[in-house]
Amino acid sequence: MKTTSVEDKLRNITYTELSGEWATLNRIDYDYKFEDGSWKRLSRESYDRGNGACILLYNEEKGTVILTKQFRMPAYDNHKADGMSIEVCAGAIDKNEAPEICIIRETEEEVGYRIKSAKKVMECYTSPGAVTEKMFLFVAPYDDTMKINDGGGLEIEDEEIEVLEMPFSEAIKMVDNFKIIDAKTILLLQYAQIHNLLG
Ligand SMILES: Nc1nc2c(ncn2[C@@H]2O[C@H](COP(=O)(O)OP(=O)(O)O[C@H]3O[C@H](CO)[C@@H](O)[C@H](O)[C@@H]3O)[C@@H](O)[C@H]2O)c(=O)[nH]1
Ligand SMILES: [Mg+2]
Repeated sequence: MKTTSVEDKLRNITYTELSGEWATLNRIDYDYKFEDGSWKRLSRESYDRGNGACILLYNEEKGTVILTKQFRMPAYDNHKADGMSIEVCAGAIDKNEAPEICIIRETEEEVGYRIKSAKKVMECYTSPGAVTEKMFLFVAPYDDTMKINDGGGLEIEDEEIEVLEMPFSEAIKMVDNFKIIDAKTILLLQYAQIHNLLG
C-alpha cells in the first residue's frame, strides 16, 4: 500500500459545473502526480446528489423483513426491462441532517413504521468513480405495534412505493436469482445473514 498523502499528489483543482438542475454534475480538473514523479492534468466528471441512508427492518419472531418496490428510471434506462427495483427503505439525507434522523424519517414516510433508533452497520460509496454519494446503512427491529400508516412515500415528491413484508428466506432467494439487484439491499440482507439477525 502506497503512503503518499493526497496533498502531495494533487494540485490546481478546478470545478466546472456541467449541469445543475436537480443535483450537480461537475467536471473536476486536477494535476495528479504519478508514482514515478511525473505530473499530468486529469479530468473527471463527478455527480453530487448528496449522501443517502437506508435501512433493513427485520422481525425475528415472524422471520420477515420490510422492503420496498418502486420504479427507478436510471435502472430502466440501463436494461429496458420494467424498471421496478426491490430495495430496502432509503432516502437522500437533507442538508445538515444526521444519517440516523434521516432514516427514521424515511422509515415513517416510505414504509409507515415509527422506529425510535437504528443501528448503523456499514458505510459505503455507491459508485466512487462517478458519484460523490456515500450511503449509511442501518438495521432495526420492527413489529406491528410500530406501524402508524401505510407508507408509500410522499405525494408531493411523486413517490409511489409498494411496501413488501416478506420472509427473510424469500428475500435471500431473490438475491440468488437476481430479482434483487440493488447493491445496498444485497449488502444489508447479507449482513443480516452473516450476523444471524433473524435467528
Ligand atoms: N425532479 C427530480 N426529482 C428527483 C430527482 N431525483 C430524485 N428526485 C425526487 O426526490 C425524491 C427522493 O426520494 P428519497 O426517498 O429521498 O431518495 P431515493 O430516490 O429513495 O434515493 C435513495 O436511493 C437512491 C438509490 O440508491 C440513492 O441514490 C439516494 O441517495 C437515496 O438513498 C424522489 O422521490 C423524487 O421525487 C431528479 O433527478 N429530478
Ligand atoms: Mg426513497
